[in-house]
Amino acid sequence: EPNSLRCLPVHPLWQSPLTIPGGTRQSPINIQWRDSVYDPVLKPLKVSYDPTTCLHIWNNGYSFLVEFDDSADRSIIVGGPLENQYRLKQFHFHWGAINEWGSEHTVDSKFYPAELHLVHWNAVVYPTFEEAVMEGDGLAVIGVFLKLGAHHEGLQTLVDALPAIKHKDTIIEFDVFDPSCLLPSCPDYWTYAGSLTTPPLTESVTWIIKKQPIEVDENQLEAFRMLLFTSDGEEEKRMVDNFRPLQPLMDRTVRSSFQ
Ligand SMILES: NS(=O)(=O)c1ccc(CCNC(=O)Nc2ccc(Cl)cc2)cc1
Ligand SMILES: [Zn+2]
Repeated sequence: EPNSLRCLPVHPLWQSPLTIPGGTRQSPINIQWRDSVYDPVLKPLKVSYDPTTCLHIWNNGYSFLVEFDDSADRSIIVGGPLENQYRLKQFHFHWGAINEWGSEHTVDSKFYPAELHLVHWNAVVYPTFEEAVMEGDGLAVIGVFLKLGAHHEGLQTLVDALPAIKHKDTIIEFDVFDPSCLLPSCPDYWTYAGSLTTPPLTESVTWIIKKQPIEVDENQLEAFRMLLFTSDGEEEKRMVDNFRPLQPLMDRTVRSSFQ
């Protein structure tokens, strides 16, 4: 590793620098509600997902991901702060060991117990996801906060699949799932220019953070925490606290779609 990186503090989970040298738009951030600026130009976000584009669910050793067939414009988002339409590639979650923390973004310095990320890429401009990951307008990620409350029927379908992907690098087929069931009913969101929160940490993400959390129950959060970072046969390490520390806002404004 170049010695300039050697001296940076390293995050235990990702063995990656906590801060990117020269990074000016890193994620996650704290969203200070009163500092966000209402932008009347922002459009409603339009989400149209085809549930049959769902492929599989897998444990990548950091989180669990549900991946989609993104070979055509079948599951897309458009509008909001976006100039193009973006294709759904995957969604995953970040969560804590206990309900006091777990989300990546915070609102007025408050953590939620978990956060959903729906990851989309700009297939209008870039030929592949891998190339879009390297470009400032390459990705759009919808962030949804999870809070402790009522049982979430749609999430239960995912929870029921987790025991089959307990260990790192396990995968099962997942035929039909409509991720729009994981979106809150309220259309309000914040948006800002940021980055991936895991390696390669590239500054390629337009973040769209929903104001309203979805409610999940304790058993559903506990099901996330029974996943393992480790492969079958290794000493078991529970998959918890897979969220990146907050990053400096620097010269950025968080815009809101609501007053
Ligand atoms: N957390 S994000 O939406 O900025 C993000 C979106 C996409 C990527 C590229 C695909 N890789 C991936 O999704 N990896 C991953 C996910 C969750 C955890 Cl906990 C660890 C690793 C990386 C970060
Ligand atoms: Zn994420």
